[in-house]
Amino acid sequence: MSEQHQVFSAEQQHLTDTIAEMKQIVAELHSDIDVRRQRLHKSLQHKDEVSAYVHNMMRSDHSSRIHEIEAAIPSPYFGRVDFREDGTEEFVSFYIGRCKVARLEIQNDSDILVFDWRDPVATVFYECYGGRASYEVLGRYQYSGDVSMKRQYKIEDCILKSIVDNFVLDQILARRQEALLGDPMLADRLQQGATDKLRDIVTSIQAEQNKIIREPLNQVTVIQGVAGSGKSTIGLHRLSYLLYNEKLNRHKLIVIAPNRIFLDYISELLPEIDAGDIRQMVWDDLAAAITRRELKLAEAQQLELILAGKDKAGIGLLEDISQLKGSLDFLQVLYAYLEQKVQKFCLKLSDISLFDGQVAITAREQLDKFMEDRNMPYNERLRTLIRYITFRVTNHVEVLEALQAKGKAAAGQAKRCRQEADGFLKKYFKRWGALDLLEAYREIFAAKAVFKSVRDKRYDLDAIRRHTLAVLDARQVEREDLAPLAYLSYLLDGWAHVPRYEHIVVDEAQDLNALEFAVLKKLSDNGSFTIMGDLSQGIHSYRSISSWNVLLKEVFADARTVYREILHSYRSAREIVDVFNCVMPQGSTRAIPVYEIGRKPTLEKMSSQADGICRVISKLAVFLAQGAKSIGIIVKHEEAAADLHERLLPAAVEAGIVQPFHLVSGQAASYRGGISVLPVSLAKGLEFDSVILWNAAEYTADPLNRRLLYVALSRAMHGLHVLYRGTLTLLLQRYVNTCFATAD
Ligand SMILES: Nc1ncnc2c1ncn2[C@@H]1O[C@H](COP(=O)(O)OP(=O)(O)OP(=O)(O)O)[C@@H](O)[C@H]1O
Repeated sequence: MSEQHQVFSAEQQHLTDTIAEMKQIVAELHSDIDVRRQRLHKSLQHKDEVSAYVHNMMRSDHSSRIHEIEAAIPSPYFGRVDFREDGTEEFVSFYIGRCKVARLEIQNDSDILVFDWRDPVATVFYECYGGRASYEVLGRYQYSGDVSMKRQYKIEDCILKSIVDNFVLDQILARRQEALLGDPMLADRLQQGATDKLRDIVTSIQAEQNKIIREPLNQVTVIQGVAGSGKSTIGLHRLSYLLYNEKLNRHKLIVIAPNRIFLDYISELLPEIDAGDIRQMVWDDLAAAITRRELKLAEAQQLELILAGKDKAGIGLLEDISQLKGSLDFLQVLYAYLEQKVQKFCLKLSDISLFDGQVAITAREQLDKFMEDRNMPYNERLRTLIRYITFRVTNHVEVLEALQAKGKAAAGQAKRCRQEADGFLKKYFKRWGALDLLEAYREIFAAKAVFKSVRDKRYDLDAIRRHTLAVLDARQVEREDLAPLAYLSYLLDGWAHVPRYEHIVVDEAQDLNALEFAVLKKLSDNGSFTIMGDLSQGIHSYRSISSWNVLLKEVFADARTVYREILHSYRSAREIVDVFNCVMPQGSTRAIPVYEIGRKPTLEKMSSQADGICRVISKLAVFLAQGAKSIGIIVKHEEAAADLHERLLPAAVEAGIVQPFHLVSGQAASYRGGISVLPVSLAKGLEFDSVILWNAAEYTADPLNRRLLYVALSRAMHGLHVLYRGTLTLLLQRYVNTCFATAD
């Protein structure tokens, strides 16, 4: 990245010319706005609404273009790629930036000074292998050709700071890993460290990520990516890409995330990439909005109970509850309940014969009417039948009243019929009450028979029913009840009040279960999803999906599905990737690092808690001196995190550490960066310049503890310090000499 770059001055000149032209375009847009304003005025005077609409639209379109171009002037582009389409002679330079900059009249490509990173041609910049590249327009037209050069720029405040060339024709690299390590702009960006919010990556999107961002809209795209592979980042960039290219309505897009801290963490990225005001929700809130109930959630104890490992029977039951209520099998239970209700309802039907047999509606006819549209929600079917019977009865009376008014019916006849009708209507529907969601849900667990379809599975159904009834009787529900309740509300009342979406992004998808996805599927207009996750980080695996096949082959079996894997870890330096690869759950594919820092993680034994606190404080000082802006002190259990936080505060003051210490708890709604003490379960999705792992002795070698340790270690970008008391976890013992340096 040398300022002496041989073409530096030519590029500086190009930048100056581009900026001058951008200013010129802005001036032209302003004067066109004036012209449009006058024409709009005239059109309104002549009541020419079509012209008025066009001028008004052009005016507002110009205003937003002015806004975009002015924002881009300090750094109009970050890349250039020289491309020669097959069959043509000349290489053409395409400049790529955060927004498109084009002259007012576009005759050909040269009138586009800068292409938007989401434009089709930008793919040539992001994906060129061995001097060849191709891109697709409108999913139909393919263009292929040679790439002679890819150039990256750092431009700040209109000044060209540096240039990096990647002469792809000369650098046909055999291994992708080397290619990544060979991207100095990426390494530079990754070495900048963590911030308190997720950032955009438009200047350094990698080929494998670009492919995912540009996947077609109408499909379910499932992405399995190792820790730090950019899943969250890509999912959000994909939204921006879809908005730009598919012209979606931004109110019809939604991001589902695991918790509010994570939503806060990603909140600034969306506006940065022109995808602001997109709805973001955690699953619990979404379920509450669907059911239109303020559901009181019982405190989730499963994870802590399982980790404590003492009450084996209790753990088994909680696991069974989660598995059953999260499975598609449970839908059969809901349908069986509904079937039972329908049957019971049919018994209430009787032949109706009124007004001396002039109105007769047999039980059969009522039943047929009720069963006419089986997809209609139960309560709606009920209301439809009530409306039908009421209409038949009252219509007869009204006709009679009209006849009587004309003297064509005997006096008093209409009155007698009206009385008969009123009496009947009051009585007949007495026991036809609509089903209430929570009462119905309780009834399901009170009725053994509806569990018939799952009886031969291994569940202890009586215990599950008893447990659920106790929770419901305490006027609470558990997280596992949210999806069944949401689905049941669909079956009972329908979701006329629930918005449908054109694209749904689900992050940390490994934490959701099949039934939760079945609910999400019903929210989709077009089966368009981006689902990102990492099964190795499935710390709630007792309740969530255990394989992506559950989604691909079961929940979305009838949709077009695409599965992609990312193995490169962009977050953590090689030295840290080496450590978390050691504890990765068995059978998972190892992460591939893309940069290194030349400093191994450190490991220390603490003799007591007080000693551990001293060691945390001194390591904090080291990390802060190294320039770490965000440091995570990760503790296995939530309660222990709160306790450690309390003890660290006075020690930090004594040591003269002035940075505030934040405790990140389950109730927290925002993430503030700096120094944070937090449990592993809440660290998921976040990242820190440096991580101090508190007591690595606590992680046993079972699958759940492996996942927890994997999550904790993989939060670190550049610095990692592992403390343990007693015996170091078996998961790390073999790697002490190879992966760790002795503590400073
Ligand atoms: N192409 C890239 N250029 C620069 N930075 C990148 C790139 N891809 C990912 N990153 C960075 O890597 C880090 C990890 O990204 P992100 O949090 O999106 O990964 P993730 O796969 O969702 O992680 P996890 O599953 O571990 O929570 C972020 O700091 C992100 O900015």
